[in-house]
Amino acid sequence: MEYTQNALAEVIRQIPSPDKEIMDEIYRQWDKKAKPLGSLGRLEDIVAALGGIYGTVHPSTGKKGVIVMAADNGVVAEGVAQSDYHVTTQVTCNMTCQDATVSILAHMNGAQVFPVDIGMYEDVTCPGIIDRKIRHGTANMAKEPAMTREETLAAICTGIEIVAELKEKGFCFFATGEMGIGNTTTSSAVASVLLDCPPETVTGRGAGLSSEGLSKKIRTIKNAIHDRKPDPKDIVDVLGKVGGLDIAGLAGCFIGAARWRVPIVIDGFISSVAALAAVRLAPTCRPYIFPSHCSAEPAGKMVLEALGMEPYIYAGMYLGEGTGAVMAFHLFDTALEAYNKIPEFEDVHIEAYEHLK
Ligand SMILES: O=C(O)c1ccc[n+]([C@@H]2O[C@H](COP(=O)([O-])O)[C@@H](O)[C@H]2O)c1
Ligand SMILES: Cc1cc2nc[nH]c2cc1C
Repeated sequence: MEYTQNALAEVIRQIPSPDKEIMDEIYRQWDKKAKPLGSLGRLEDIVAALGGIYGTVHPSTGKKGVIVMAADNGVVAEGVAQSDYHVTTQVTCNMTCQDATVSILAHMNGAQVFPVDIGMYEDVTCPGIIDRKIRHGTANMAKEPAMTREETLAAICTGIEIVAELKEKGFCFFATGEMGIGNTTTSSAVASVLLDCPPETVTGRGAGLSSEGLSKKIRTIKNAIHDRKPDPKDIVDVLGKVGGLDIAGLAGCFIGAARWRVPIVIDGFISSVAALAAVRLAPTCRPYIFPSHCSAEPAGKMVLEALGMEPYIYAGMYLGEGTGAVMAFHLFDTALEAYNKIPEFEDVHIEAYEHLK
């Protein structure tokens, strides 16, 4: 696709609605099952939503992929993170040899990890990293816009394309992840603008920042928003001025998943900010997006609330990479197993059930 505003608008225009009739039918099927009405709670909603997306009353999750957008952030020069781009490179490379945490958790949950270099500072030759580098890290948003509008659109469109390419290869259920030192600074800046909340409310310690570092991080975000003046009504402007290539790429993944009719799961804080940006850009992508856990970053819950989503898991995690999202894969499979295997009241012959029929 062309990496333009018009091409993006065309993809958004083509997002289909989930099939409402199939969703209603799935709820009717649940109500026939040998269990108290509604007693599987949100697992029942998961199956109905998946059925509506796939267009079948017998949904299954199929091949699962974790898309990890890896990128560096120029703002790290301001001392807002505990480490630097070397860690982005190392952890992303570890994803190709099953050493990264997300690789371990993805393996146990039956998913394959796809690390995408959308803007790492270093060039890597690790086989297994998808090279879609737009630039070698962003500019320092404290001094200038993190990226141009063209670069931002290229990152969003790259996310859309990655989903399309993986769907071609048979992947039909996605988790989102990211790797990029400094990306809790950019995510907090974007959250501050999109939620219209002061930086001190939405900024945390990221990957283990000191108290002194946290004050500097809040000051840096405040100044960047003041100086760059991102327009909250223009999401591409916000992502470009105070966001990052990873956040923009993930926003594209959420839009792409909706366009190509596949479910996609949010991970932690950075991923949820990308989902919020995607939904503000394209409200029709919302039904294709599922929450997983609630990041321990202070704005983790706020961003999910703005999306109207309640996380399934509260585990105090703040690792990123897609780790919380792949954990939720198990929950989706559990919901489908229950739906497919619980017999209907008509088929069970237990006297104790008779009065419930
Ligand atoms: O996803 C989260 O909720 C999350 C919260 C804090 C940190 N992280 C991870 O830590 C890195 C960003 O932290 P920082 O302090 O460098 O901005 C990045 O690689 C993220 O994957 C992730
Ligand atoms: C080791 C390490 C692993 C990570 N994974 C995601 N962000 C990270 C940050 C660090 C520092």
